[in-house]
Amino acid sequence: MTNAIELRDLRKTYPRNWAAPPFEALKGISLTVEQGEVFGFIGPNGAGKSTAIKILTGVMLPTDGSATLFGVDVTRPEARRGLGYVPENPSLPDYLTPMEILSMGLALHGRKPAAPDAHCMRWLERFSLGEAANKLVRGFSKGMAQRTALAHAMVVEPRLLILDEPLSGLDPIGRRDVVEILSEYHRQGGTIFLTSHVLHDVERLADRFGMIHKGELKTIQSPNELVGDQELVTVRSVGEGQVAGMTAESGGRWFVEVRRSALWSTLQEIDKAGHTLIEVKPTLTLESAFLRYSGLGEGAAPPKA
Ligand SMILES: Nc1ncnc2c1ncn2[C@@H]1O[C@H](COP(=O)(O)OP(=O)(O)OP(=O)(O)O)[C@@H](O)[C@H]1O
Repeated sequence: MTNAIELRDLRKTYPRNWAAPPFEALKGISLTVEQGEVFGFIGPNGAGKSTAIKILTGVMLPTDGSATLFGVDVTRPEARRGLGYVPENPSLPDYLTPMEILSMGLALHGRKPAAPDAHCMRWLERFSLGEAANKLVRGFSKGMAQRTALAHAMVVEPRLLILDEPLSGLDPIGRRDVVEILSEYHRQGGTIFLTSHVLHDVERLADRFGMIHKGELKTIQSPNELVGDQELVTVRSVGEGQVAGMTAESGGRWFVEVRRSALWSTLQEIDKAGHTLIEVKPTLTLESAFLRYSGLGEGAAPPKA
């Protein structure tokens, strides 16, 4: 099957003024995203994520290397057939309503569902915008604008979604709802390429993620692979009696971080004390993993692709 996305040695250099040398924002990125996969492209501010997305969506040309969507070079307009795209901080035409914006999306993509207005309304309701469907976008909060942009991307039933920081500006309920909508799209076979500097979002959604730092791809792994080989394990239990070495938390819960080699004996102690086990997980968070693979944290690991 053709890859949904393929980047080969992608490079982008931004020209600057006479006083500053050109800036290399992407230093030869290569990666593939299979159809049906959710790929999280993560990195700190200024890493080069938006630059890569702008190239993928045809907003900007690469300086060197190539990028394809479903085997078609991104410089060709047909590469964007069936693409749903939400840029970072989308700017919507504020003299239109969400309903008009979604209808325009359908028309631009040549989509003709049986009942277009009902189809748009269904998507607006999915994003909790039913009541605002016919109000002008002018005056919308950042979260409402973001949800309108996401509904606009979904209404065309895309084969690929490219989302630059899709959860930014959303409140916790909005984030939860959007993660659920994106997960459902994924379950139905959709492909997503999303950027984030909030690793928690990627942890919940992505099958694999690539870490980019200063224009270089540092590693591509699944969240489980990355946290799975960690030496320390966090164990939580709930119960009345003290278990040697465990620290009390609120609500009768206890926790301890142990080396993998000590895990079984800890579990036996918990069992002996009559506690109920509530959690066993590798201690490393994606945040610390990022620091590790970007070479910024303690015990920085060599790149692994
Ligand atoms: N048009 C431009 N001209 C010059 N430099 C630019 C331009 N656009 C981006 N850059 C620089 O390229 C680097 C990568 O920027 P980019 O926006 O791709 O990063 P990012 O990973 O998306 O960051 P963020 O998470 O803050 O959105 C940054 O150092 C940025 O300052």
